[in-house]
Amino acid sequence: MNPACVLTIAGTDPSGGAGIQADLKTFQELKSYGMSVVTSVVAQNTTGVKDVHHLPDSFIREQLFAVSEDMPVHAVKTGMIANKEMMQVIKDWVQTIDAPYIMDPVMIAQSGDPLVEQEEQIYLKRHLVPESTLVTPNIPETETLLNRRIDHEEDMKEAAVEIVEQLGAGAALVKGGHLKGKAVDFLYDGYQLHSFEEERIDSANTHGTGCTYSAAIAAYMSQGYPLTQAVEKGKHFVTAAIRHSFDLGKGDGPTNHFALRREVFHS
Ligand SMILES: Nc1ncnc2c1ncn2[C@@H]1O[C@H](COP(=O)(O)OP(=O)(O)OP(=O)(O)O)[C@@H](O)[C@H]1O
Ligand SMILES: Cc1ncc(COP(=O)(O)O)c(N)n1
Repeated sequence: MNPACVLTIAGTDPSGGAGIQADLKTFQELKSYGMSVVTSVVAQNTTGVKDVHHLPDSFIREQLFAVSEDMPVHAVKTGMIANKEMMQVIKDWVQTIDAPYIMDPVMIAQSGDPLVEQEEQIYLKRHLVPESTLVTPNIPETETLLNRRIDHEEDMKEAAVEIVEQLGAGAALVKGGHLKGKAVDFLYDGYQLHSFEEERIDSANTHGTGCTYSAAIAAYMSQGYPLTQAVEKGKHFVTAAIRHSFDLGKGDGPTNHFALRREVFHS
């Protein structure tokens, strides 16, 4: 039997913790067939971003059609999309695809380095967010999307509803990794608010958690899980990946994509 096929469109992380590398590891671990289209090649590691090389938008288009004219695409996720030209190409392509589209609106790396310039972030909000089945902003990204501060859980809930009702996303998952206390995320699916809560793990090794979470949701959706269940299972996956994260690198280390395997083996 053929596997479910899932595509990531994102930038690279040669140190393996975030971006396309994190996405592909997640897809593999969750037993979907992973495919990837590179938007930007990023010289980065756990300490930060050193340099970036953006691919021409015409070449991103070529990669996208090389995949979709030959392979099934059962779900797609996007990560770092650095400029308007790329956003336009991706928007046009997404409209040709009949599959869930999970958008991680990557703006700033955890190290604080910008991955998408401010003017381009507005374009993303106007043109790509309305194409998404699900958008997964963290707190600073939610603040940028809505142009106001998000300080506590009530703000997160309101924000999730607003991202759907005012910005036109199919659903919104506002992630609380950047707040204090429990690690709570809120999903608004257009009808209902759902919360996903886990204990906060005392770890600085959270490089790539957002990438890993959205990739896990995309993998589960490629396999036909409904949105809420895909988010629930994705949260379980990312929490285990943080709990068993690796002390690798001189900065904030990467998460552990084998973690669920390990929990299963050791429980
Ligand atoms: N220390 C932690 N313990 C448990 N869960 C966490 C912790 N930090 C983040 N999370 C969870 O990890 C997921 C990713 O959330 P976060 O808000 O950190 O996204 P992000 O900022 O996009 O990630 P990234 O670190 O890749 O930028 C969420 O489910 C969040 O609740
Ligand atoms: C190519 C790419 N995409 C996304 C992130 C965000 O991940 P993080 O916020 O954990 O650094 C990143 N660092 N690099």
